[in-house]
Amino acid sequence: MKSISIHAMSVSFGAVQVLHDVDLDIAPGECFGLVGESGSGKSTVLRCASLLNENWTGEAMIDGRNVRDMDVRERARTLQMVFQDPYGSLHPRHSIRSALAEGLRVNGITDREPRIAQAMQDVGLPVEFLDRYPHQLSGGQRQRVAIARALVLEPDILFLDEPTSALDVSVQAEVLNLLVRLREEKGFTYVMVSHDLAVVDHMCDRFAIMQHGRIVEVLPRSAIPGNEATQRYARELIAASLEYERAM
Ligand SMILES: Nc1ncnc2c1ncn2[C@@H]1O[C@H](COP(=O)(O)OP(=O)(O)OP(=O)(O)O)[C@@H](O)[C@H]1O
Repeated sequence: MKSISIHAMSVSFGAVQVLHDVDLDIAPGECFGLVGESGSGKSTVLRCASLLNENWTGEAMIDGRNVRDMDVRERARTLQMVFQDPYGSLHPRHSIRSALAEGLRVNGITDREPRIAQAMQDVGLPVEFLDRYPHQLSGGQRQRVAIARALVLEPDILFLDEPTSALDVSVQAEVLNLLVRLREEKGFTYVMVSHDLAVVDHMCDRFAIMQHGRIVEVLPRSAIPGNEATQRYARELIAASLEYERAM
C-alpha cells in the first residue's frame, strides 16, 4: 500500500490561477475524497499529481518518491486513472481485448493474456466480452472495462474522477461496491473526485472540501452526519447535501 503526499501544488491556465498551494497527505490504503463546486479544481489536482498535466509547481510524492522522478512506465505501474465517461475514454473501434492490451503493450508487459483474464474476473465481467466493442456493452459494463483497463497494470493507486456519475443510480451502487471490494482485496489507495457527498460517505475514510482552487477543510467521513465542519463554506456544503438527502 502506498501513501500520497502533495505539497504546495499550484497551477495556472494562462492568467488564471486555478490551484493555490494545495497540500494533501493521504495514507497508504486510504480512500480519500475530493469534493467541492464545479470548477473548484478537483480534477486538476488528479491531472497534475498523475502528470497528465505537467505544468504546475509544487511536489507530489508517492511513498516518498517524487512522481517527476518516475519514468512513464513506473508511473503507469504505480498510478492509474479512471474517468467519469467510459464511452469517451474507450476507442469505439477497438475491442475490449485490445483496450486492455494496449496499456500492457505500451508499458512493455508481456504476460498479457493472464493479466487481462484476471482483470475481467476482478471486475465481474465474462471473458467472452473481450471480443465485444464498447457500444455492445451497457454503461455499467463499460465502466467495469475502464476499471479493468486500470487493473491490468497492477497499480498501487487509483485516481477516480467521478467514476459513477455518468451511470444510472442503480448501476452506480454496483460499481461503487465493486470499487470498495477491489480496495479491500488489493490494498489500493484511492483518491476520488465526487460532487456527491453520499458517495463520499459510502466510500471514503476522509475527504477534502475545495473552493476556488484551495483546500477549505479536510474531514473524516464521520463528520458528515452531524455536520462537524469548522469552516463556514464546508459547513454550508455539507448542510446543503444533508438537506437534499432528506428531501429525496
Ligand atoms: N486545460 C485547461 N485549460 C484552461 N482552463 C482549465 C483547463 N483545465 C481546467 N481548467 C479550469 O480550471 C478550473 C478547475 O477545473 P477542474 O476541472 O479541476 O474543476 P472541478 O472541480 O474538477 O470541476 P467539475 O466538478 O466541474 O469537474 C476551471 O475553472 C476550469 O475551467
